Amino acid sequence: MNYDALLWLSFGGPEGPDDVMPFLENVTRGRGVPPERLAEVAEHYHHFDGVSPINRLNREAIAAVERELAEQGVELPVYFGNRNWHPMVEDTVKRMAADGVKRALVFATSAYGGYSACRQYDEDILRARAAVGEKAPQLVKLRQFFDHPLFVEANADAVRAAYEQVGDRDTRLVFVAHSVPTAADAASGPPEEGGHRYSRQVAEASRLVAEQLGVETYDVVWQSRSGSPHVPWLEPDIVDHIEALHGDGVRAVVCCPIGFVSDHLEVIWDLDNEAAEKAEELGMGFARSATPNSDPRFAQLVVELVREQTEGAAVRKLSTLTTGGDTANGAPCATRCCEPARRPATAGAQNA
Ligand SMILES: CC1=C(CCC(=O)O)c2cc3nc(cc4[nH]c(cc5[nH]c(cc1n2)c(C)c5CCC(=O)O)c(CCC(=O)O)c4C)C(CCC(=O)O)=C3C
Ligand SMILES: [Fe+2]
Repeated sequence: MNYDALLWLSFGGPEGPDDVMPFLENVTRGRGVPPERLAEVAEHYHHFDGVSPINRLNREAIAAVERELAEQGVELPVYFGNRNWHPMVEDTVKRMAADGVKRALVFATSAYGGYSACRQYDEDILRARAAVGEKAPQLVKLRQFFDHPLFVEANADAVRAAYEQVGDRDTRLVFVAHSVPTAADAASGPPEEGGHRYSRQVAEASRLVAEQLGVETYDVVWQSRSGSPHVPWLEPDIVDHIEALHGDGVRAVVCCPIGFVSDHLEVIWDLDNEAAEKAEELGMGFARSATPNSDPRFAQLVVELVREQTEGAAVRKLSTLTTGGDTANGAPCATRCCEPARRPATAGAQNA
């Protein structure tokens, strides 16, 4: 085997009240997020005593992957590092170097392309290797998996369970992913592909899940809009959409957070709280499907992606859309792929 470790690379989240502001400052540094928005998001975290479940969920996922690796006889120690909170990826890669790791695979906890979902993880890899210097291990990132059969099946089964919760009503299936600025979506993927790789992949994953369920009518909407109000982001927002569905006579919503792999704060606050509350206020049924992290197929998926690299296992994907994100040492996967937005270029936003 030509790899000697697996690095689990994620977003990170606070683990106590004193972590909240420094974490949010890490996330938003230089990104034009207004202080009002920051204060509002800090409140969301304080509802949970300043603890995001994301680090715990990542640790659980890593334990499941370690078991799966052992079961399949793959010897690969797993390390955990984050972009925005401890364990910070710089520290983790330092530790990997000290342990003598030379060449590691990297699993980033997002299924999609796009700047925030993919290329920013390459920037994390670059930063971490630069912080370690000469001894830094080679870091090879695993591909995007939005259309992997195990990802689609785990979501489809979770949606089935959510349907059972709302019962036999006139129900609409609504897929949700994290909103991004429309300019960031337009710039996602290599330019020759025509952009919008992020929203196209989200739409395709949603289509695949709906197809597996035999559901013909469904919607794809967005959540957790941030940034300056002057900058356009992908719409509609899930909460507004629930209101619109109510106006159309829909009586219940099954919401599938297709854009995320675990029940972290943006899921448990923006969906389980805000969206659920809106539905309740309107007298609508509401259920949210579980994210793949809680499904044994997620660990199997990660190990399958590892084996694609270590032993040329078959690349399983259900769509014909391009799958990028497989990169070495933080280089982008194609020229100009998912370039970060040039900040003040967008409509009238001085600060964005
Ligand atoms: C596409 C995408 C994903 C999915 C891909 C992936 O999973 O990587 C994602 C995941 C997440 N986003 C998260 C949290 C936050 N995102 C923020 C801000 C932003 N997200 C953006 C995009 C995305 N974000 C963008 C374009 C911004 C604006 C600032 C910027 O241009 O970068 C902010 C700042 C405050 C605010 O919301 O205004 C917070 C706190 C958490 C952790 C939750 C927890 O703690 O449990 C997770 C997993
Ligand atoms: Fe985010």
